[in-house]
Amino acid sequence: MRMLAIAGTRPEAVKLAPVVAALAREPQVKPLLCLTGQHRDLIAGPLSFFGLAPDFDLDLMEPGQPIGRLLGRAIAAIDEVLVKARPDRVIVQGDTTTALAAATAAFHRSIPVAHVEAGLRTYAARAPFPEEMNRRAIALMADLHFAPTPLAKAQLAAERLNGRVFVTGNSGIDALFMVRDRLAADPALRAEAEAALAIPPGRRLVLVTAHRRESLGAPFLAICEAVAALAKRDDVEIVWPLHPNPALTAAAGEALRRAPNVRLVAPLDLAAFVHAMTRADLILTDSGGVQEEAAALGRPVLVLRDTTERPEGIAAGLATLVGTDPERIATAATQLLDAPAAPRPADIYGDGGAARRIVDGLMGRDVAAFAPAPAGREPLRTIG
Ligand SMILES: CC(=O)N[C@H]1[C@@H](OP(=O)(O)OP(=O)(O)OC[C@H]2O[C@@H](n3ccc(=O)[nH]c3=O)[C@H](O)[C@@H]2O)O[C@H](CO)[C@@H](O)[C@@H]1O
Repeated sequence: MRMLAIAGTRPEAVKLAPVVAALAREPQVKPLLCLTGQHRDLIAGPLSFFGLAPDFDLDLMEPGQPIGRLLGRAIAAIDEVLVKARPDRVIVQGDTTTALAAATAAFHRSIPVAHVEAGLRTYAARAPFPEEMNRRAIALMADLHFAPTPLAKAQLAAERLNGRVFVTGNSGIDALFMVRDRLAADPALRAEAEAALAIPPGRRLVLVTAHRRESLGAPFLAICEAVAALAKRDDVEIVWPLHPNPALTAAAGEALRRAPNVRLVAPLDLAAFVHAMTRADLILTDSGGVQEEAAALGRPVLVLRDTTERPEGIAAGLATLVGTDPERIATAATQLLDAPAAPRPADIYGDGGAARRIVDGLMGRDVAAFAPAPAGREPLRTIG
């Protein structure tokens, strides 16, 4: 059986890697991997970390390319791959333009589509943009829906979709645990990750990521303003790996150039970023994956958005939705920094067994559903 996984961005590579690796252990399956090149520079690291290499590499990114043009070119290019690769099934992950293009191309060739991380919703068509529309459209074309949580399954059930729904946990948590275990077992890798952070002794680490398309412009400047206000504390070191979007780098550079304890850095490789999250006293983010990973590591998170498709972390008290108002962000950050709590890792998004469940579902075997445990298991051993 030929199964073709299609990925374009860093989070898709991270979340599909455990699935492709688990598929490769199935004797009757030939796993194939196609990259569209949507985040070409960011995807190479996670793929090599998991020992994966693409069978097809489409290199579709053009500087400043409007998203609709990327979508059109990706559908056409993926259609050619489908003709060459003759897959029995296509696997897409999440909600990117690549995932929508791949599902659309496969659907129109009548090739069955499996959707990993199905059922996440904000029910706000433009938040996140265009991801909310992408994931809803993919759901209409898929016949296997791998929902990470019971809530995601319930949301899919309400949409009366075709096909079968399985609750698997998020495969991103499988990847996170693999990276965490590798860091724990490899002192040199850990030392390298710590050196990349270079936190002055006695300072607490605040880790920031922000790149959502709907935050570009005024909301992004407001986030910078909040970070500048937080940087007035002399007990924090703020590390902000910036997405390589020239508009973001220029705006953050301008707004934060006078704050000596704010370091705007290039995206960290996955091991360094996981190490940073493990060690962070506070995480500010608008990323989806980082919300999940922070919950699994028990690190406090402020979500820099007005809405989230991951309400489980908010309900468990592990994350707080603060929007992009600078005062609200700075106040919430101050509260968390002034009253530090012990790490509270929670298996709400996954337990590390998602890839196994997804492969069971792909192979037509019974799937033992993921049942999230509430927050509060024993803290993880601190790394480093
Ligand atoms: C809000 C939203 O719609 N987000 C979607 C977006 O991802 P998402 O918002 O998660 O994308 P990001 O670009 O933030 O990537 C997160 C991943 O990159 C890693 N990382 C981050 C910073 C860094 O410097 N180095 C590094 O390795 C993190 O550990 C994490 O694994 O596409 C994903 C894939 O379809 C979906 O699951 C998400 O729903």
